[in-house]
Amino acid sequence: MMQQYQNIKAENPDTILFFRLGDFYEMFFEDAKLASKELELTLTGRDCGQDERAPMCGVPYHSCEAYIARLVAKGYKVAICEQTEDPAKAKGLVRREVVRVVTPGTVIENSMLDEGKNNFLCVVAMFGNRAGLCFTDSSTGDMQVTELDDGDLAQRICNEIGRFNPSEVLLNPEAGHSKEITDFCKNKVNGVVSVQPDANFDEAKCSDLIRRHFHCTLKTLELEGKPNATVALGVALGYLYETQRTGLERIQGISLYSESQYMQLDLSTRRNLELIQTMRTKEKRGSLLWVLDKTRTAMGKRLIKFWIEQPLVSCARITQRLNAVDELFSEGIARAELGELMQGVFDMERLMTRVVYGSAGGRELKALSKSLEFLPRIKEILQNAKAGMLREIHTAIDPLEDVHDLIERAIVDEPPVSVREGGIIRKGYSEELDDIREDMTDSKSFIAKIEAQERERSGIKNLKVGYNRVFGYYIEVTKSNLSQVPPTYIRKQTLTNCERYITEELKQLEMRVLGAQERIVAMEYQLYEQVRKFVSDQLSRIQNTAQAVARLDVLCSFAQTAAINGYCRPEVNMESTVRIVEGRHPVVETMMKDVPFVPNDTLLDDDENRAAIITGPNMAGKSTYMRQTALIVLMAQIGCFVPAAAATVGITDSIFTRVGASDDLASGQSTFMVEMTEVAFILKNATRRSLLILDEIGRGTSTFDGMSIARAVLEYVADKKKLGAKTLFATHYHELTALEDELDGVKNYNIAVKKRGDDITFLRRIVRGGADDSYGIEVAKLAGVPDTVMARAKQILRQLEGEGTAAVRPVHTRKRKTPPPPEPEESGQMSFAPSAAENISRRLREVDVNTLTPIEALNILYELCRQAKE
Ligand SMILES: Nc1ncnc2c1ncn2[C@@H]1O[C@H](COP(=O)(O)OP(=O)(O)OP(=O)(O)O)[C@@H](O)[C@H]1O
Repeated sequence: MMQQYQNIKAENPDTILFFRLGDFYEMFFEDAKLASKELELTLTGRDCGQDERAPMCGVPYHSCEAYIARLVAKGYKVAICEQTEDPAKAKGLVRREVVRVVTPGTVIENSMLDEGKNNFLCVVAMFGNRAGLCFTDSSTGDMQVTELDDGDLAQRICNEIGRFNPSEVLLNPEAGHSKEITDFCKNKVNGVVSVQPDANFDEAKCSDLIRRHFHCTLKTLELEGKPNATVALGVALGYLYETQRTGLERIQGISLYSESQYMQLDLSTRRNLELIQTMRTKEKRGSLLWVLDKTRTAMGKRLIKFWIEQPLVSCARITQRLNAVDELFSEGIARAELGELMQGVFDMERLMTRVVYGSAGGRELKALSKSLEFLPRIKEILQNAKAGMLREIHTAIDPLEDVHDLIERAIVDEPPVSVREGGIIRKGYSEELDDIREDMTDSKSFIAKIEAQERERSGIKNLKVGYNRVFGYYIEVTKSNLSQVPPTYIRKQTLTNCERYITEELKQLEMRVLGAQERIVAMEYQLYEQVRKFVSDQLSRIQNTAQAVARLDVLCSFAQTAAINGYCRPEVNMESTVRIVEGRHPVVETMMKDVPFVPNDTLLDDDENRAAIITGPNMAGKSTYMRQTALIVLMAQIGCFVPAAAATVGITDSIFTRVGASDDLASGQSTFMVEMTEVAFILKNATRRSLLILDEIGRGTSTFDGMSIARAVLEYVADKKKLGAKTLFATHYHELTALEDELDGVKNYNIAVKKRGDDITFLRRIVRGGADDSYGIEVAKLAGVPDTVMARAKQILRQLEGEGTAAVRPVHTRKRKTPPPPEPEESGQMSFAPSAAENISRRLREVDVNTLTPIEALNILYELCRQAKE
């Protein structure tokens, strides 16, 4: 047996092998040592034909799922090796085979999955300047494929990986050599990452597998001319065949997408806008999803997350969604009923996965059938819908009455967990089964009658018929009555107070009962399998219906949130104006309980109002205002109503944010470096149709460096001849407000405060014009900084203002140690040692400004600053 183990282990080297031995899965050698540590199991030993005993530990087979879940959550792969023949019938060693390898990206068990989240396996096939990506969720049968080419490929691959957030990533060797991709996976992906051999990425092999799996040509799948997407898809399929081994028919089709179908949102923007979870605590509460998610089904929960992360850029598709939301918004009664109906719908997608894989029991079938009960009424409510998307949903929902009927006819109301012990098939479903059952009942009642008959025959008043698993049915006579025992009784067992006997008649009846029992169990299993197979064959009908319910659920959720929170329908068009009247921040307003949220207007266009410079004290609400604008645009483009009195949103192709100091020490970058890398990325990728949220650019370095960068960036983004993107730019560098007079399309705004003595009141109103002051000291006082420190701060401030350096308020004085500070021109920044000055000047002379890209400029600037500081 140990040899058999070694052979199987050799075929599955990078897994922990769960080796079935009777009622246990055992692990040996290194696997045992590792698992005993990870799962806190006792490590024992077993003879293995060598001097030393093999380290061993095990888990009971009936509770293995929890152990596997823990290992998989830690990133291990678990190979499940079963006994694949009946040990009673095996000649010699029982045959064993690996029936499945469970890996983080291929899990289908409910206990290992979060119902509101997809669980993706990602394959990256990168060749030169092109790449194919495939994201597969085996638990729902969802397979999404794309092909990327040219321009910042590694960055875009990372962006897609960030968007899908897979649990497992398979890279081809070339992608594995890209530091950007591997660093990204290491730092930003929660799952496991592995580099697969080049041989797996063979185009011919992959195409062949795809054709065989989907029974169609690449052309039908629209994969022709997309060799990289084909390879990524083929590798994903190959990996699933290797790990799942059965049930692959669950994957019925692919959806081919292109990045350009969606608004571009890079990973840091998703995080900054807190779309799915908050930045600090990583919780759903406090995110946009938390506000918008009123879905009732697990399918809806997964889809709403997906929609929020992928705003659309097609005006027609957005309008379709908005029309549907609008109709559900106005039809409050229908919406409420739909909500209640959908509440009863279980996770049909994942139930179907278990049905197809053959791991669904009677309970899963019943859950499916319960869900189907609500479909006819849902369809009926949608019958007179006017919105195109609701009509499509109406058509797509199949009431599946035949499936529901069959399950209800066949399966009892409360089926047992196991499908192999009987008690699952309802009376009346199969005549043959009912006959055997009747026969068994008859035999049992005969046995019951034997007690009275034998008492009478023998004259033993307290004679009893009993049953145990070892002897079957027996007649029990107490010691005092032994003399009356008839000679035909055969003694079987002697106990302290009694003797147990059998009779010929009893044994015959027993055989009938037990034989019938065995036949019933076998037949029930067979009937159950037929039902399961029938349901499994209806996969595409059920899957389409499940997806339609998911869409309806999300649309109802949007309508419900809009009704509860007082949102309005945005007008979405192809023009380039974003005009928001009395906009609110969807999350901040929901979180605020005691004070009302103060609404504010926004106007951005590609003409007079391209860039808004927003000044105002700390805590005034600058960040809130900028994020609310971004969120309203995003909400409009996912087809949702928005928190405003009115809103017009010209389609925005991307939102970029640069906010706060997000230290990325894990990836070895300083705060300022992260800030500049993000700025560089934005300047390179933004277009005229982008929306930029730039919060305190340049604050991560010294005042003059920071201010210069801030100004240069603002000039670049606002200038129509350069980028000319819609920009909200918050800053404490009040000098920048001068740009309003110098640059076309730049407008100053500030968030008003009222000052009385040393105290300030935040009015939260955005008004035209630059702020007159930063009120940093007043805000510090509000925050509870001790009076002595505050008094000293004011003294220093007066000194600074007296010396004419007030122009650079608020100063980021990290480099200045003693007040009063010297004049900036005389500061350390300018007094370089001659050699450093020479170096910098030489470097500058080498630069050809006309051919510089913004990122190169920033890199040079960064290098020069560093040299100067040194
Ligand atoms: N329009 C509003 N109505 C009511 N409360 C608001 C509004 N805007 C912001 N707030 C409140 O003010 C707090 C501070 O806002 P925010 O973080 O946007 O200020 P800020 O100006 O960006 O500050 P800093 O410059 O220090 O980053 C928010 O947490 C919120 O509670």
